[in-house]
Amino acid sequence: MKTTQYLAEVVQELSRTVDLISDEEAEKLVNKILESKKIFVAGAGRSGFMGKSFVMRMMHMGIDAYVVGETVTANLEKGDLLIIGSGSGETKTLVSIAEKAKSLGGTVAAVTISPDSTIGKLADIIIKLPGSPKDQSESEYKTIQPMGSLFEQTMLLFYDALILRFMEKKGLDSTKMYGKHANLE
Ligand SMILES: O=C([C@H](O)CO)[C@H](O)[C@H](O)COP(=O)(O)O
Repeated sequence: MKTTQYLAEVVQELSRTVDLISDEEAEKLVNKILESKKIFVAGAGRSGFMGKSFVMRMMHMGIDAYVVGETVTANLEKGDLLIIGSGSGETKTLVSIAEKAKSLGGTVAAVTISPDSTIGKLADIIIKLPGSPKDQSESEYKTIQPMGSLFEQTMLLFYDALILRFMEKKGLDSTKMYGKHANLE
């Protein structure tokens, strides 16, 4: 197959995910983000890259948002929100971070394929995304892509869709947000 044919298949896989995501749960997450003082986003590997993109856009909207593990990340306090993106819901470092956030009085949201995972069970808000976990075990979802790629792509697009929903709620547009874009680059 040609590369562009693979690309077309990837786009089709992504478009099939949309109807499998709960808008009700997404709205819960949007509202929680709007009412929380500080937002923290955690993820490992590629899931972590998607989280970083999301934090960047939240910053452009004026939200006090941090990537967990960065040198300049603030402290989580009671009432703050931690969003964990993990396909498996079992990544060890993220389980510890979720437990710590709960012990500090934070709210935990999990964006995951597996609501029954350890992180899913710790979470107060669960966004279930379709896809195969990275070991492609027990997957009810068929994908031509390796490991967790479909989940990770879906998560990036889901995060971008959340941003559009905030923009609508807060009356923001791209020009206003661009005013907060890094200019030392
Ligand atoms: O980097 C990853 C990998 O390439 C899978 O496709 C994962 O995102 C990373 O290992 C974290 O795993 P999950 O917590 O299960 O998302």
